Amino acid sequence: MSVLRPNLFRGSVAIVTGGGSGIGRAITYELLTLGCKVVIASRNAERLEKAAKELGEVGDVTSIPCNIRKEEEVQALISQALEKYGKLDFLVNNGGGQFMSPVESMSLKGWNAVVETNLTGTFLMCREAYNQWFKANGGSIVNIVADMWRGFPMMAHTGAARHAVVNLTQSLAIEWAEDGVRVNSVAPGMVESSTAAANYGKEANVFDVVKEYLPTKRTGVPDEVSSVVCFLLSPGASFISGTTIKVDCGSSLYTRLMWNIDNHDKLPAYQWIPKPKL
Ligand SMILES: CCCCC/C=C/C(=O)SCCNC(=O)CCNC(=O)[C@H](O)C(C)(C)COP(=O)(O)OP(=O)(O)OC[C@H]1O[C@@H](n2cnc3c(N)ncnc32)[C@H](O)[C@@H]1OP(=O)(O)O
Ligand SMILES: NC(=O)C1=CN([C@@H]2O[C@H](COP(=O)(O)OP(=O)(O)OC[C@H]3O[C@@H](n4cnc5c(N)ncnc54)[C@H](OP(=O)(O)O)[C@@H]3O)[C@@H](O)[C@H]2O)C=CC1
Repeated sequence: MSVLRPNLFRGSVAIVTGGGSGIGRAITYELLTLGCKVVIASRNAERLEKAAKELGEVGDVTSIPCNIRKEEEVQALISQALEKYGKLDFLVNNGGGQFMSPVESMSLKGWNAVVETNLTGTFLMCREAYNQWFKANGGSIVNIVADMWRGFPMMAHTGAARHAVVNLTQSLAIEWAEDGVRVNSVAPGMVESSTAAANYGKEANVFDVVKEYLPTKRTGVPDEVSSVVCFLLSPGASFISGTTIKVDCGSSLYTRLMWNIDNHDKLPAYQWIPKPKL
C-alpha cells in the first residue's frame, strides 16, 4: 500500500493538524499503516472524533480538539499528546484554509482569520512542539502550503501566508538544526478531497473545471501528497531540511503560452488500491 517499508514508523508518534479530513486524513492513514501512533487535531470536535473512531481500525489514533489560532489550545494540544504517548517524533502542520475573494472586498477580519490560521497557527504549533519536546529530543516537521508560486489572485491572503510559511520553514531548519530537528514544506497543487470540493465547488466543481489546465489533465489525490509527507518524515530524507517540495506534477510551471498539452491519461494517480474504506 504505502511505498515505504512496513513498520518504518513503529514506536513513533505524530501530530497531524486537520488529520480528520482530506489530505490530513490520508497522511494519518498512511502513518498508521506504517506503525506510527497519531494525534489528530482540529476545531470540529464531532467530526474529529468520528474520524478517530474510523481510523482507529487501522492503528493507534487519538483526537484532541484544537484551534491552532489559539496559543493556549496549541500549548494544551502538545502537552496532552506528550502525556498520552510520552514522546513526539513528527509534526505535520496540515490544518488550514481560506475563502475566495478579491482583495478590494476583503475585510481586515477575514484577512486576519486566514493569516492567523495558516501562518500564525503553523508558527504556534512549531514553537510549542519545539519548546515542549523537539528541542531536547529532535524531530521532523512538515508544513503543508499551496501553489502560490505565481501569486494567488482571489486568495491573496492565503498566498501571502503560505509563502511566509515557506520562509519560516527555512528559518527554522537553520535555527533548530543543532537540536536534530528537520523542517520542510510540501506544496500541493489542485488535490481533490471531498472537503476541498465542498468548499470550492458551489456553482461548478472547480476541480473538474481546472483539469484541462493541468499537465496531468487530472487533479491530484490526497494519497499523492501523503507519500511525500511520509518520505520527508522518514530517515530517507535525513539530508533534506529547509526545502519545499511541490506536489503538483508541474502545474505551477504550465502557462500554455509556449506549449500546449493535449488531453491524455499517461500520468495516472498513485492511489491505494483497494482504496482505503474510510
Ligand atoms: C479554487 C480552488 C483552490 C484550491 C486550492 C486550495 C484548496 C484548499 O485549501 S482546500 C481547504 C478547504 N477548506 C477551507 O478552505 C475551509 C477553511 N475555512 C476556514 O476555516 C474559515 O472559513 C476561515 C479560515 C476562512 C475563517 O475562519 P473563522 O475563524 O471560522 O472565521 P469566520 O468564518 O468567522 O470568518 C471570519 C471573517 O472572515 C471573512 N470570511 C470568512 N469566510 C468568508 C467567505 N466565504 N467570503 C468572504 N469573507 C469570508 C469574514 O470577514 C468573516 O467575518 P464576518 O464577516 O464577521 O463573518
Ligand atoms: N485540496 C487542495 O487542492 C489543496 C489544499 N491545500 C491545503 O492542504 C490542507 C488540507 O486541505 P484539504 O485536506 O484539501 O481540505 P480540508 O478542508 O479537509 O482540510 C483542512 C483541515 O484543516 C482543519 N483546520 C482548519 N482551520 C483550522 C484551525 N484554525 N485549527 C485547527 N484545524 C483547522 C480543518 O478541520 P476543522 O474544520 O475541524 O478545524 C480540516 O480538517 C489545507 O491547509 C489546505 O489549505 C493546499 C493546496 C491545495
